[in-house]
Amino acid sequence: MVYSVAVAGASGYAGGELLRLLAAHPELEVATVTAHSRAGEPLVNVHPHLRSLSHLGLMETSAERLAGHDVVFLALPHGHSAELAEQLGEDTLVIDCGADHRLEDPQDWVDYYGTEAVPAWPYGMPELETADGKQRRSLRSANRIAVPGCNATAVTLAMIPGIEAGLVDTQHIVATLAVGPSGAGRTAKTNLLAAELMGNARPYSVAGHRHIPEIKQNWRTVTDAEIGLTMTPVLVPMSRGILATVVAPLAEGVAAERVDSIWRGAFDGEDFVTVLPKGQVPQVSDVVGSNQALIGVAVDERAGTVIAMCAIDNLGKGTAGAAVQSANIALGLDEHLGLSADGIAP
Ligand SMILES: NC(=O)C1=CN([C@@H]2O[C@H](COP(=O)(O)OP(=O)(O)OC[C@H]3O[C@@H](n4cnc5c(N)ncnc54)[C@H](OP(=O)(O)O)[C@@H]3O)[C@@H](O)[C@H]2O)C=CC1
Ligand SMILES: CC(=O)N[C@@H](CCC(=O)OP(=O)(O)O)C(=O)O
Repeated sequence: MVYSVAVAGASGYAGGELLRLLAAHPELEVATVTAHSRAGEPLVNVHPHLRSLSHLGLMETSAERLAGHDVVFLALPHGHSAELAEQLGEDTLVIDCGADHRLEDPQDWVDYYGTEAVPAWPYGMPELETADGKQRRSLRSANRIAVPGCNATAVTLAMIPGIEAGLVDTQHIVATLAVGPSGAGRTAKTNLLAAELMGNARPYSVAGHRHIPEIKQNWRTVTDAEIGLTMTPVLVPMSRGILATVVAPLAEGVAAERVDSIWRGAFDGEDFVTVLPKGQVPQVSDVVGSNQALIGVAVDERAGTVIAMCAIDNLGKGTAGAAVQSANIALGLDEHLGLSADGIAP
């Protein structure tokens, strides 16, 4: 069976990467693409790299346009998905790449986003360990899915094995991320001008990035301990990619030797989350173009810390890849369809 698909926000970066993946998907066929300021233009005017979809034209985004498809991917700015999704039938699978439906505690939304919260949807991170086993179970029957934030994906996956196994002190976790500007979207502002970004490294959202409550929510699925997370993303001149370095104190009485085997066991059997052999470090260039989260872990015995690193492509496993993987699971398809664990190099 071939499922018909609509992509809203198709002129953006996340929408473009979704379309690139969907164009090669054997069971999902893109029928409708919608946009806002670019509505009315041929899709290839906006995404010249998507030649195989040159028959498609961008239409204005509305519930009427999106209705009637088996699957609707929303790649819109925050605050736009709830109203559209409400008007789409229960028999339509809606996958939201935005943040609106990720947070379970409405107060977290109010505190970090400053607007009224809407209900949470099942969270599209299949490999996330939860109290009831891996998160993919709750995606199997879902008709609404919230795709994780890209920074949240890298930080969550990097440290969750140690938190689950009680190997680290969860009260003092520090995450520093090198991130590419495509994470901010195509409509990104003058502060991302090439002249200001090239040869630069600029921290942003210091002391309060909005992915902090999302990451804590993910980690709370495996621990009741109090969690303290300091997170600092740093914009660097690479178009795609995130390298998260997450540091936590080794818990008292824990032998450093346990770290490697616990991390490896946490993602055993997962094809899109890989823990590297001891001594190796993940690099962004190894994951660009892929749906892979590459993790490395080390112990600094002098400092008494665990250093967990995770590299992802923000538009791959960080958005569009996770969206397609989640859709595959919800539709009962092979989870790998349309996705690659391999990147492009050099
Ligand atoms: N970029 C990334 O790495 C990640 C993005 N996300 C999320 O994915 C979503 C899309 O992000 P991204 O692609 O980066 O953003 P872009 O700015 O690149 O694209 C935004 C898209 O939304 C459309 N749009 C803008 N305003 C409106 C409106 N008022 N009504 C309807 N459509 C509108 C734009 O249309 P037009 O261009 O025609 O005006 C465009 O298609 C966001 O929620 C983002 O948080 C999540 C994880 C990672
Ligand atoms: C470079 C940059 O600005 N990146 C974005 C991450 C985008 C993302 O994950 O999107 P959501 O808004 O859907 O959570 C940021 O850190 O806010």
